[in-house]
Amino acid sequence: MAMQLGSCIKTIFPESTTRKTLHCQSTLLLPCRIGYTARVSHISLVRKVSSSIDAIRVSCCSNNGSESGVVAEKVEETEKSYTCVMKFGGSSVANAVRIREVANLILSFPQERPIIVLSAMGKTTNRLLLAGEKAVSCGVTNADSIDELSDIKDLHLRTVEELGVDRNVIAKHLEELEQLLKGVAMMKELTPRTQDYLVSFGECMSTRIFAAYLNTLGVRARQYDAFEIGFITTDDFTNADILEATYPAVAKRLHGDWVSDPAIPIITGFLGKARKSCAVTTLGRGGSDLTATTIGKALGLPEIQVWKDVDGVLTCDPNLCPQAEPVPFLTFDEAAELAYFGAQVLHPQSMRPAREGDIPVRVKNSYNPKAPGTLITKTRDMSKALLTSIVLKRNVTMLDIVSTRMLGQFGFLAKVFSIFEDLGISVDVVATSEVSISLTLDPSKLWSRELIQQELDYVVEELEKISVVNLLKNRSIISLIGNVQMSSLILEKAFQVLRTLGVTVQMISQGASKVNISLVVNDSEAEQCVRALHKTFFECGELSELKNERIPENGSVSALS
Ligand SMILES: Nc1ncnc2c1ncn2[C@@H]1O[C@H](COP(=O)(O)OP(=O)(O)O)[C@@H](O)[C@H]1O
Ligand SMILES: N[C@@H](CC(=O)OP(=O)(O)O)C(=O)O
Repeated sequence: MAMQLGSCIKTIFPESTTRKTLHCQSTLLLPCRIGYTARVSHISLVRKVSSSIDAIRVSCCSNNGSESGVVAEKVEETEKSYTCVMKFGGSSVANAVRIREVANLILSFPQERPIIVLSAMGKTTNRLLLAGEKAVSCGVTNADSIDELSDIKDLHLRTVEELGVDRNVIAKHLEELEQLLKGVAMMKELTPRTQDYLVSFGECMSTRIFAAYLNTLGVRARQYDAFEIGFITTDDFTNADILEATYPAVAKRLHGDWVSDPAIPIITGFLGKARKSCAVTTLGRGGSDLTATTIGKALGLPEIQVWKDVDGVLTCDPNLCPQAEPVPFLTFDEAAELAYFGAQVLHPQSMRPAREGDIPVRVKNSYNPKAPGTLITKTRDMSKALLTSIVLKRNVTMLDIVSTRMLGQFGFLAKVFSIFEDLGISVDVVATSEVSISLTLDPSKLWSRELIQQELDYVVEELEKISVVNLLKNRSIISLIGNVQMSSLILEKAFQVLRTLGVTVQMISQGASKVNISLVVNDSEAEQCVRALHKTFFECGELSELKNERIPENGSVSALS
């Protein structure tokens, strides 16, 4: 098989030296002899010498039948492409000083060939959202003097100046942004579609500035808008889902560019392109984490890093419990549960691609890179684990639904849930008895918008056709994430604490996922409960699982998997 080995290997598997057997994505074609098309069905590593691949066996299905053979004799270090994806959140790139530090941080890992995903600078997304809201009612003539627009302009222009970058990299975007706000003011309307387009300016500008800055340092970097390189999503504006077609499309584009002209990709987080309308979409607040894990899975990278402003995933929200400590290890299930139940630190959907691709996720602090952070993997040693983290979700609505039918009637649960399905309302926590159901409703339909009173009234009206309904607002869900094999001990300690505080738990649910126990209490009592629980489980010493555990340094992740 006379194939151009160097380029075919780097096209298919840029960095797979840590895995013994490599299964190829069937959509990729090998460049090979003219007149001979071969689709790779299987690749396996024959020998590995230090970090470079020494020989590779490729099986091909071709127009002449199947063939197999050793096709690479040494793939040099320079021929391999990306080694990891690094995502930096808004706090990590909040201003010129931070951008310089992040650039230095990236360059301090010369052995890495990273793909960089960036969020908008600092609080830019919030400001864009506020500017959009104000534009709806401020009148066309006032649109260019909305405070948030001025703040965004000041921040971005000051940043390019301080970094010595040509202001033209963002000048067009700033002009367009102003025009867009005038348009909103004229229409007196901000649709979810327009809102997504509006907030996309944040990531579009931060990535352009960052790539240009790296270029001024003599580092080859290339900016990408995610919606131009294959991030294909549903048309659910403000909270779109990534579609499967994204993975091969993104892999093809990024591999192809690396092969033809290697440069560090600087990619907008949070954004995608709607499959039907082709408009720009966003992935829900904090969605850059999801962008990073999607890229990790698409390229089969050995590691995904998400860089934040905290020393990893902590035992609790540090704004609630300043004593919160980093959690060294988490499973994908624990991290997903924690994110879904309200820990702002990770996007609720971001663990899915990492879990599917079985790619470790490392949460690190860009303000304190030496801190080991949190390593999230498929499994971990749970023998010493008790509680991992406590999460609080406020402002939850709870429903107590009691069947008016006789005990033993079937179909009641199905009826209740079909009402929620029809209304497109998601349910968070459920507890049932033979004749009643208690459940909580997601207050924000997964971050996108508030459940409005009209919708709640309609739910109650529908449920009252088959049951007696009690709607209870201003509740909080306290989620105890950890080893539910130890649930008796967790519950014993938790209820001791709550009893001491005189707090009545209104609902309790132990998820089938086996990593989460949820307790519902009044909003007004919730913070006090969380602090007291944190003290008992994490600050007293004897119950903490964190002692004596150490996290391995970057690069030794493969040893864990
Ligand atoms: N359990 C938790 N662990 C760590 N941080 C948490 C937790 N719960 C809430 N947070 C908050 O999440 C913030 C980090 O998330 P986020 O703001 O989305 O980061 P970034 O913008 O850098 O991606 C922290 O500054 C912290 O205040
Ligand atoms: N900029 C978007 C996306 C994002 O992920 O941001 P951050 O990484 O700063 O949480 C937001 O604020 O939601």
